[in-house]
Amino acid sequence: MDTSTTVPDTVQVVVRIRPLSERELAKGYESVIVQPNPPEPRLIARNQEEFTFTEVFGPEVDQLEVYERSVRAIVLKLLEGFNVSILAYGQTGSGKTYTIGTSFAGSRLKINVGILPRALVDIFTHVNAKQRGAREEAATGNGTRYRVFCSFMELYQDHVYDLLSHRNRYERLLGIREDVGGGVFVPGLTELAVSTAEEAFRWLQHGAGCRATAPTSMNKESNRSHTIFTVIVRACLGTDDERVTISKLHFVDLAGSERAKKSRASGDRLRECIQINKGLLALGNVISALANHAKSTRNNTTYVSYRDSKLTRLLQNSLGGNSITLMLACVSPASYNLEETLSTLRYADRALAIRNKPSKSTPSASLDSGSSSGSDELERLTKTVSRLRLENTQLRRRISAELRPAVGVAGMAGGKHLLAQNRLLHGQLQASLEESTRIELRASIAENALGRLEPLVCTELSDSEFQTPDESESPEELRRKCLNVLLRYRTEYEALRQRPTAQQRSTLHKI
Ligand SMILES: Nc1ncnc2c1ncn2[C@@H]1O[C@H](COP(=O)(O)OP(=O)(O)OP(=O)(O)O)[C@@H](O)[C@H]1O
Repeated sequence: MDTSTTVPDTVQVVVRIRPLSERELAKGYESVIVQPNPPEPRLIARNQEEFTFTEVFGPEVDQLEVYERSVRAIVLKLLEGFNVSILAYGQTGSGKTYTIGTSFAGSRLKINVGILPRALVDIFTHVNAKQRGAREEAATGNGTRYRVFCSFMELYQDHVYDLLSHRNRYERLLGIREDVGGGVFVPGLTELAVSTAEEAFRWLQHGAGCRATAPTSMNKESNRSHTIFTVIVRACLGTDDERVTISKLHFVDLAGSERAKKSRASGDRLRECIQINKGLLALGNVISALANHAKSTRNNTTYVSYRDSKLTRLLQNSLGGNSITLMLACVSPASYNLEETLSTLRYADRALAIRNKPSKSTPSASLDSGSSSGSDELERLTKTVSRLRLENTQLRRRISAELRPAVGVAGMAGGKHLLAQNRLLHGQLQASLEESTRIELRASIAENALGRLEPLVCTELSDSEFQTPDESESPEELRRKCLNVLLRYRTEYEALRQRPTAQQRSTLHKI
């Protein structure tokens, strides 16, 4: 692919087939992908499905060849003012990180280094050459000066982390915001000025070391997140850097798709696997929608759901935007991975149809800050900050005005209520104590009265007229006498009942 003069307006799709690993060879797995006529970019999977891409690299193709044939030319478009995105997609263990070059198992810019470190070397070689030329032209005021920055972020479990921040993991968490042009940006993301490829490479290594990786049954050093390493070039024109052009090169290492059942993931690995697949599914939907849109004869008929996941929001400009985009689809040739390989190839085949509108960044008035915004953006941000400050102050006031008294009243009301209940219960307890004591006293008085009455009754009966009943007495006369005796007993009983003993009186007084 020669893009040194042309600018591709569709997504470039390169398929890389990794070699069978030693373990796979030992187990006797065979390769199920055939390239009928290399270097023709055609391949046949499972002897039946045929695909044609921008390039197809077989297992024997090394890192340098991949870089030189497919990557270098579009990387250099960065220095012409284009935004460039390179995405590595594929099943877990298919070679994405190896190809991008963010796995540093003992190697530093050595023979097997991936495309990212090679791109850094190329960018600085060209920047330095242009700077030399600029110094010579400076006398005439026509020179362009370049400043290079890098940033590195990770999307893990749908959260964006700054991999170049010096803060702790929790404080590295960042949000995504929409910018004035409808694109997205990550406010607060660290952008470090770098002046050599080695310096940028050291930051790349540093950030890669902070990434979420874990061994899985498919890959002993599997990336559990999507990462985006960005090289930002600020080209300053004119004697006083009055005009600035900013262009960005994104290297996106997508986490590998995997089948939870096949990888036997559980716990954290399963949660990661679900999030990874969710993001990739949303990306697949965006790719399909964009591909359908490109094939459709009627314009603006397809809705592209970028907002379905943070991954698609972050890649919004790379897919269907103004960027030059290269998709590196990495596949395993082993027979036991055939389903996943076919799925990657179909995904990549759809991506081939996506049309972008690459355009050079327009120069804007210079700002001293290293950020990518112009004066409008600065004004907008200043206004946003003051609005947020005002909102913050108002919210604080409202909280102290509404919540604090409410908490106080609620606390006081609760206390009073408990106190009243306590008093009520105490009163009820006292009343029932008094009542039970009164009942006991009455019972004891009654018993006492009975004890005193008994001898009285006996005496009465012994010397009363009942002793010698008159035979001639009428029943009416007898009844009258009995009633008289009963009346005297009752009177006596009542008198005794109303007169507690001294001890009983003192008890009643105490309660
Ligand atoms: N083209 C290649 N040549 C030699 N070795 C390779 C190649 N591609 C991949 N490998 C090896 O295969 C293994 C898995 O590769 P890698 O870690 O890049 O996979 P990955 O797709 O990034 O996986 P994950 O999504 O799980 O992070 C590594 O040991 C890597 O060195």
